[in-house]
Amino acid sequence: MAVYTPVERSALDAFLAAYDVGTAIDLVPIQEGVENSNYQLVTTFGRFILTIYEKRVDPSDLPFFLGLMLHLAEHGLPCPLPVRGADGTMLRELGGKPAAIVTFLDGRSARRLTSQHCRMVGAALASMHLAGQGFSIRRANALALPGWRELATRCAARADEVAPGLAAEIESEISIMAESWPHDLPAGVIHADLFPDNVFFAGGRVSGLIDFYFACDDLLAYDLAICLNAWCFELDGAFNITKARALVEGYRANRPLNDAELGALPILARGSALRFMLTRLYDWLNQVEGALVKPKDPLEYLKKLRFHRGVQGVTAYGL
Ligand SMILES: Nc1ncnc2c1ncn2[C@@H]1O[C@H](COP(=O)(O)OP(=O)(O)O)[C@@H](O)[C@H]1O
Ligand SMILES: N[C@@H](CCOP(=O)(O)O)C(=O)O
Repeated sequence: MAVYTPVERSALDAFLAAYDVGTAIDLVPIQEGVENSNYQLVTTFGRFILTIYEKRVDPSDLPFFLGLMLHLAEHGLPCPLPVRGADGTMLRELGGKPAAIVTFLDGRSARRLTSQHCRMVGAALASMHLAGQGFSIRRANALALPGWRELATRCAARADEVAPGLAAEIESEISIMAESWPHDLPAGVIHADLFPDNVFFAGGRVSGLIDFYFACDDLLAYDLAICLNAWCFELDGAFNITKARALVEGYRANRPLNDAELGALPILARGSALRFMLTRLYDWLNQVEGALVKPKDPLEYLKKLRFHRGVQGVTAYGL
């Protein structure tokens, strides 16, 4: 459960006084999530999400994240709309930390993933890439190669506690990524964390994309590679080629992929597995005492990384 910051009733009332959203009826901590403290806020006007931004969110990035959600919602993407206070501001402080209110989206994340979910999420990802085209604020990906190096350095001394030889394997992967990472593919605003918990479905359609707090400018095909990892492996670790094909076909139905993007998928997927393995490893080794959050398993992503290391080309993804 991701709630790092408790909220007193008096502090909540003072916070809400700056908005035109009615008065609080209930504030329910949300069980899912890892990064920020999230509450379902019920007011006399309806349901909202209250987010208090925690450790890995740089406050200077918040205008990008909130502005992006606003831009995407205005361009027809089903995503949370930040609520402005009476003074027009979307961002203020609660409990000494940055906080915002966004609209509540209906739907649920998929419990048992099917190829049809993968096809829909591929299409939604491509729509997000197209909708993001005119967004004017820029944000470099903090979790690209230099960020991976920093995490690797911070984990190096204890990585082998999690798997024997892991520190050396990470070093080797980072060197290979530095040599082989593509730089000339189409780029734009990417979600960068479009995992199944961040996609809601209702009535057989995608009803919402949430959690834009890793969004940044990067290669569009890298976002698809992140989804290949997040959506197309089974719980036992097996790669599901039918889901991968559906994901990529869904994407291509809305935005074509050029040959260079297709050819780069194995290295992009391998880099994406390394990125999530590193953040999970760091969190595993640096658990926050008292936080209601269950760290995610870094070894799941080590296995995915090794899978992509072994593939011979894009045919391994059913293409
Ligand atoms: N706009 C929203 N509408 C409905 N539920 C939401 C919304 N935003 C977040 N949630 C709920 O909160 C959970 C955690 O949100 P998320 O943004 O993924 O948190 P974190 O950034 O901490 O990972 C989601 O899984 C979902 O259940
Ligand atoms: N998706 C990441 C962790 C970030 O969690 P989220 O709740 O913000 O989606 C992972 O699985 O490592």
